[in-house]
Amino acid sequence: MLEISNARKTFFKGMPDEKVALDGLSLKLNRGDFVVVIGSNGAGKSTMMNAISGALLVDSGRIVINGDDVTTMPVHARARHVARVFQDPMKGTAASMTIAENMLLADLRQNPARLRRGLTPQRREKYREHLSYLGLGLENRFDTQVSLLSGGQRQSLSLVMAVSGEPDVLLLDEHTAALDPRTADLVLNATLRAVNALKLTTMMVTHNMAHAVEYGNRVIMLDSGKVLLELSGEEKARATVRDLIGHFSVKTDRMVLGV
Ligand SMILES: Nc1ncnc2c1ncn2[C@@H]1O[C@H](COP(=O)(O)OP(=O)(O)OP(=O)(O)O)[C@@H](O)[C@H]1O
Repeated sequence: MLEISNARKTFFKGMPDEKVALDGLSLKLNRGDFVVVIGSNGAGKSTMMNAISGALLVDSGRIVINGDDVTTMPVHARARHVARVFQDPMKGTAASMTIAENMLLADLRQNPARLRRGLTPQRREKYREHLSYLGLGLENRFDTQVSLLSGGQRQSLSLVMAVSGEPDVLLLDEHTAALDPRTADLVLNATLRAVNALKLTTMMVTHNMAHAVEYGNRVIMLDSGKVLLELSGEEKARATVRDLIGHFSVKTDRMVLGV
C-alpha cells in the first residue's frame, strides 16, 4: 500500500548547520497495517510524515502509494491517497463553519470532481454514519458551529474528516499529544473505531510508549533518519514499555512512561 525506498532529505545541504533528516529510509506498509512510529526528538518522524504527505519533497528515493509513484506530487495531488491529522486540534477544522460544512469541505478536498450538489441528503447520511464511529454524539450536532466544540471534540472531528474519504494511508502525527489524558484516550479509542470500521492503513507517530505498546500491529523506531528497530506479530504483542524505552539511545523528557 505504501512503499518508501531509499528516501533521503538533507536540510541546509553544504552549510555548517547541514542536517540529514532522512538517511536512506526504506519502509513498506501492507494494506490494513497500523504502524506506530517512535523515536527520539530529531529522529526524522515528522520529516517522514511530510515526505509521505507531500508537504516536502525528498532529495532522492521513491514513494509509491497504492501503485502510484507520488514522489514528486505536491500535497493537493496526493489528497486522495493521503490524509493527515496534526497535533493541534485547531489546525484540522474551520471554526466558523458547522460540523456538516466541515465534513463537506473534507469531501471536496478528497474528491474535487464529485461535489457539485453540496450537502445532499445522501451525503448527510454518510457523514452522520462516519461521525457515529466516534461514539461522541457529534452526528446529532450536525449544524453546530465548530468553534463551540471542545478541543477533544474538534480533534475527533478532524479525525473523521481525515478518514471519511477512505484514504489509502492515514497519517496521525502525535494527534493526541495536545489533549488531556482522558480526552486523549477518547480520541484514541475513536481512532481505533474509525480505522477498524474503514479498514484503513495507518501510521501513527507518538512519544507515548504505552500507546506504542497498546496500539497497532507493528511498531517502528526511527533513529537518525532510518529505521532502527521494527517489531510486528508476536514480538510486537510481547513488547513492554520498558523494552521500547531500552532502545532509545537518548532518553528525553517528552517520553511518557504511561505509569
Ligand atoms: N524545515 C526544516 N529545516 C531545517 N531542519 C529541519 C527541518 N525540519 C526538520 N529539520 C531537522 O531534521 C531533523 C529531523 O527532524 P524531524 O522534525 O523530522 O524529527 P522528529 O523525529 O519528528 O522530532 P520530534 O520528535 O522532535 O518531533 C532534525 O535534525 C531537525 O532539526
